[in-house]
Amino acid sequence: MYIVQIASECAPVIKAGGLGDVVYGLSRELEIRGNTVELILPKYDCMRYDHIWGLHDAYRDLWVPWYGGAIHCSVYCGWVHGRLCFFIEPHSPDNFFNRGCYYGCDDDNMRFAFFSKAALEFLQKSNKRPDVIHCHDWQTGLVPVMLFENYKYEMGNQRVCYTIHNFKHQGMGGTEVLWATGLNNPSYYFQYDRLRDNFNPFALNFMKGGIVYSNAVTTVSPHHAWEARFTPIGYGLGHTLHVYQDKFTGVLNGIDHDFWNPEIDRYIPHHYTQEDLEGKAKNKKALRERLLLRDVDKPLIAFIGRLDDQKGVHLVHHAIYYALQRDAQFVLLGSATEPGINAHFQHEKRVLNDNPDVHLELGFNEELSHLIYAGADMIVVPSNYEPCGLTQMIGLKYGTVPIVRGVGGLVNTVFDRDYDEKYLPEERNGYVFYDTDPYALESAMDRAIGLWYQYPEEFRKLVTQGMSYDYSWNHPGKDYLEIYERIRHK
Ligand SMILES: Nc1ncnc2c1ncn2[C@@H]1O[C@H](COP(=O)(O)OP(=O)(O)O[C@H]2O[C@H](CO)[C@@H](O)[C@H](O)[C@H]2O)[C@@H](O)[C@H]1O
Repeated sequence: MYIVQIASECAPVIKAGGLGDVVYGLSRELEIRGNTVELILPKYDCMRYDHIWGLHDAYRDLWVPWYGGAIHCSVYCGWVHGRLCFFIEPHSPDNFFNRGCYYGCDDDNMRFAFFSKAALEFLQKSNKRPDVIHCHDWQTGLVPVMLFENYKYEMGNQRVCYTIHNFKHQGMGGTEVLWATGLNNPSYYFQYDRLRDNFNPFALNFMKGGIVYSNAVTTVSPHHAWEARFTPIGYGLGHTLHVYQDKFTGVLNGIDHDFWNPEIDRYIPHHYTQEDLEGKAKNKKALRERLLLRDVDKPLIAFIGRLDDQKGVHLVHHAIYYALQRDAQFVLLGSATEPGINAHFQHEKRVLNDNPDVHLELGFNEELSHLIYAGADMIVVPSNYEPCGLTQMIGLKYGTVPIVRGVGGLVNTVFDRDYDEKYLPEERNGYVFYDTDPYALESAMDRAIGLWYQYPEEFRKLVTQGMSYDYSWNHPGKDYLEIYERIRHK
């Protein structure tokens, strides 16, 4: 099968969070299974060019219609760790992708509406006719809309799978989006069964467009698929998902075992396996040395993630102090885009600066994240909501016991050592709490830290049980191929 992924991220070259990991990992798995996969991405000025091999111009004069005229683009092509990627570079005073950031601009909706249009124009002009186009999140929600409304006759019978990684960000716009992209016709698109937002009658909703126009819609775990339909976590799209329930499913993400694997990880100094954990202890020492933490007989707890309301920042904050209170060490690696949250953690960093048992690293650091997964004993994921969550799955692979809140994909991947009712004790792999108050988090951390101190052999058993879980792309890769096959033959 010939599959084209259109996305705003692909790890490690463009990664703001889990979306990048998924786009890369899924593409690799699909190729291993014998399919042809190509990726179309924006050419951001700030992406990691050191991860692209053989970058060259592949298509020089792509003119993308935009408002009444057209924007001249160059398309570059190169390999990102073996995946063939096309990067679109527009030349216009808008400077869409030369802003030193991936997201966070006032005109993000126009930047990605343009990217979606350019991706389709590139497919059409370069005579690429994939069997399936796979789009991700709000940034590419307009792809199926434009494909069906404007490109169908030139392009043929492409099928679209649309994956939602985060319902909170849906992409909104007004009539300017329609005029710019050539969709025009506001009275048509401003209908509730097309793009009109379910709650703001003056807005078009990109993600809703993606749901309405795609042949299959997925989110990134089965439990989150349920939450999105039946709880406020669908951020107003529950009704739309209900209408299109026949094409909506949850497919649990995987992690790429070529990249996230303590046996071969290129960023950690000591490799280790489930059978021989000596290397993990050495990585803990290396991590302490690197972050200037003292080397004492204490458990080390980590948090890695975007510092965003979604991630339960009030509980992240509490976890730091509770770990210290319970004689554990804490390492945080996180970046905040929201100024208030950033200021808060900057302040905490200053307050805790001289404490030899805690380190807060504020920023994005891929290499350091690997060492933290490898060196920590436990990882906390106290999210308010979590469509899938990759950090707990990576933690499990690295023998780092997850302590998670029971929401979204965390429910599908972590099974409480003491209380899980579905899994046998020898199949359980972490700790789960449910409420959002500090006491709930404390109860789970307490049990984990208690086990580490009082029953080290039991803790070790829990570590190896977690490591034996296979959350690779093997199963989800198969699931996505089944979805592609189904929509191809409909
Ligand atoms: N400061 C930092 N430095 C280095 N690395 C960092 C980092 N902050 C985060 N990362 C890395 O980025 C990834 C984050 O994964 P998450 O599952 O938390 O994704 P996120 O919430 O961004 O995305 C959304 O999409 C993903 C993918 O579908 C869903 O799993 C998730 O629930 C949903 O919210 C991990 O690989 C992590 O190691």
